[in-house]
Amino acid sequence: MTSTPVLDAHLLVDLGGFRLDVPVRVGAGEVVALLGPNGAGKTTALRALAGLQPLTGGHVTLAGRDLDRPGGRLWTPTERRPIGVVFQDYLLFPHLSALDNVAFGPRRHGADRRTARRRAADWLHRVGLAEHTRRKPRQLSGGQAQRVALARALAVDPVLLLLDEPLAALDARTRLDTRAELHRHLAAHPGATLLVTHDPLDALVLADRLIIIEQGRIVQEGDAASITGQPRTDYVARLVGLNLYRGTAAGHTVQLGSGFALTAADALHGDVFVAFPPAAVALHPRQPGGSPRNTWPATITGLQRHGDNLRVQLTGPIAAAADITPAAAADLHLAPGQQVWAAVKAAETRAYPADAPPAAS
Ligand SMILES: Nc1ncnc2c1ncn2[C@@H]1O[C@H](COP(=O)(O)OP(=O)(O)OP(=O)(O)O)[C@@H](O)[C@H]1O
Repeated sequence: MTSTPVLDAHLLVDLGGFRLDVPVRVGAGEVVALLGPNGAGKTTALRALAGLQPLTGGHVTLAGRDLDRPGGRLWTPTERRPIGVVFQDYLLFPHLSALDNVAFGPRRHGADRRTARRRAADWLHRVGLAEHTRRKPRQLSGGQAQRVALARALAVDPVLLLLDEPLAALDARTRLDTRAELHRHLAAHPGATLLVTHDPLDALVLADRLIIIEQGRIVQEGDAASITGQPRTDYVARLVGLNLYRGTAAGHTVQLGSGFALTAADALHGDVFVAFPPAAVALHPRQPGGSPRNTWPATITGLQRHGDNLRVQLTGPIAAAADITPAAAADLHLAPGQQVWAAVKAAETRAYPADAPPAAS
């Protein structure tokens, strides 16, 4: 991120049973994804930034100007914030043409009718909808409606662009094309962008940096490589498809809470995480001998297709997922309830300290 963030906010929102406490800074031209499971507080964060949910504490400062600071009794209504929002279901006006839907953005920000329509036509051209300016939302495909919503948000030259699950309403095929196209528009946007999503692929493709929240708090923050390389919670580990354990290391041996120990490639001391991918887990009918590695008896609890392979869920001294080929599954006659031996080479594990602060941006 650049040294002076365009968006500098500390979002404190108390909703009774739920409390959001999320500091967020986004630089000019930077795209940050706010990622988290259902109920983590993503929508609440986005609504607070958009001015649809007043803060109970903290502040929202955009380009050096305070928009919300409850301590200073300051609050700026939505229409006076230099912010463009693309809502999950786009919220296009059904009775207005694409052109008038987009012109609504600049109009609301004070542009006269002619200027607003000129800007709208320009933006519809930029998002590839010059031919569809007169169409009503119901005459547009999902992908086209998404582009109209994006054009409406960008047509106000927002200092901050907010996107709420921008691809969630699209089918898989349209999603792929629209994601690539959205990436181009976000890369060209000079302001700050905050994208709210629970889809890790959207976050990884579209964002420069990820902020992961769970239960209203940041659990991990950084670029894709630092997060996928060193997940710090079960949610993040599942997101990036890794088996993750926490334990106490003494050299290469990591003692897990369950009384089971793993041998890791990295020698560390103290509180650590150990992670390995499901593809590193081999399954055997009997305890394998030979090369030094981690082995444990496990029971199969589930089998699912996973790309070209099968993902096998295992319980035992540790819970784990293993990816194996259909041929290996057939050889082993795998079925739920079956006892097997699981094995992971120490060289395929990664250990890293658990007490390090979340990666700095
Ligand atoms: N008006 C409200 N009053 C009280 N609690 C609320 C209110 N709105 C939301 N919540 C609670 O706040 C928490 C966060 O909700 P939020 O919608 O921000 O999560 P989210 O991360 O966007 O989830 P999802 O991915 O399901 O949309 C939830 O537990 C929700 O039930």
